[in-house]
Amino acid sequence: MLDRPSQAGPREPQASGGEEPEAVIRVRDLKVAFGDKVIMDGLDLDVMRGEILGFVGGSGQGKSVLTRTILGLVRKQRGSIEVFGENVDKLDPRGRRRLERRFGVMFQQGALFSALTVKQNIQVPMREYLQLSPGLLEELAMLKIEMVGLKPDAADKTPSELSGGMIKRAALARALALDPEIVFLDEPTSGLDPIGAAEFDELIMTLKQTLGLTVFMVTHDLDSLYVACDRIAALADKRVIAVGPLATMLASDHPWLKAYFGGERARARLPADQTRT
Ligand SMILES: Nc1ncnc2c1ncn2[C@@H]1O[C@H](COP(=O)(O)OP(=O)(O)OP(=O)(O)O)[C@@H](O)[C@H]1O
Repeated sequence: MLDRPSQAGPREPQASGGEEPEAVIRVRDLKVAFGDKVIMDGLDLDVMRGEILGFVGGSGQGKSVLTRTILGLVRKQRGSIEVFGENVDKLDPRGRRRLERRFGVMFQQGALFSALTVKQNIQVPMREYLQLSPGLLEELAMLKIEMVGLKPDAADKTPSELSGGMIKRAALARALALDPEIVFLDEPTSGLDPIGAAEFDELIMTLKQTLGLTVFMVTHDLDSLYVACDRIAALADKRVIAVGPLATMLASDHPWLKAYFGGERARARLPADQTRT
């Protein structure tokens, strides 16, 4: 397998205009269980405005469940979730809908509608949440297609006519359909070759810079963690056991983090200026 091009390591989250970074998602003392099976218990997490937060954890630890809980798709047993300073439990249906408009979600494997073209897929959320003329729908969908680096002729293709990398870009274009402030990405580079994955990371970083997006990215991709993420949060033992830049992960004594970032695969990919002691 090819190594991905190595670039600068994680950066601190940026506050716009020199202000203190603001938590756009604040999770406190979260408990989620399915029957007797407790997935999260006492989980705290802040996602800061304008950062790319990489969320890691062993398989089956609850990364997707946490994402779905924040999105309001899974019920929690205890704890609070604030998004943009509002407690999501206190929102009425209109408030909930207003909030949903500020999220963009890219599920694993893209989750595009297979019978619809790329353009029609992007227009699904636009039709659901916005009242736009056919001309504007067309123009906006084409703009999103351009934004994610797809050629205009991808617009009229269905997912089965696209490569894996193009599907990821199309799914990202759909996640950006409503000009969200936060995007949730579930393993965005899985299944891409190293060059495609590096290009996708570049795209996310560019969108973050140009649109001021906050990105919550569940990933197993060490290169994405090293290159694209400002901070990393690690899930183990039903809670977030460490959060911070790569150096925080490397300094942790937690056995899972030691195994994850200290293993041979991780060390081989570590940026030259970062070494585990
Ligand atoms: N609707 C559900 N009902 C019951 N159990 C569920 C449900 N959704 C998820 N789980 C369980 O919750 C646990 C966490 O699942 P989740 O998909 O969040 O893991 P993950 O950390 O995202 O894993 P992976 O890295 O493999 O994608 C798993 O044991 C899963 O079986």
